[in-house]
Amino acid sequence: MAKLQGDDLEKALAKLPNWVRIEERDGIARRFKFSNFVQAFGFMSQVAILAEKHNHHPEWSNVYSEVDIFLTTHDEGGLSQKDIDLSLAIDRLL
Ligand SMILES: C[C@H](O)[C@H](O)[C@H]1CNC2=NC(N)=NC(=O)C2=N1
Repeated sequence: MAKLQGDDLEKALAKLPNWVRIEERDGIARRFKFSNFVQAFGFMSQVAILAEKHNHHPEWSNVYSEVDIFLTTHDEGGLSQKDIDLSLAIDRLL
């Protein structure tokens, strides 16, 4: 799946107001805050299932009740529709 650029990229990002563009790594990121570790880990389990379904996998980290997710398409060296689809699906879990 090709890298998203120009207008296509702007339109896609407009649907993801809670994600920030990380220009240096051509990806998007979002921090998710929960009330405790169990909530955070439950969310990560749901994201793991989504990632497998989408065959697209996040770079992420967890510290106690917070989960940081970064998405880019390694195969394309940048943002693709796969990142947009997975981020929208992740947002829908909340
Ligand atoms: C072979 C396999 O389909 C690919 O390596 C997939 C798996 N998950 C992936 N996840 C992400 N984030 N980027 C990729 O390029 C990617 N490639």
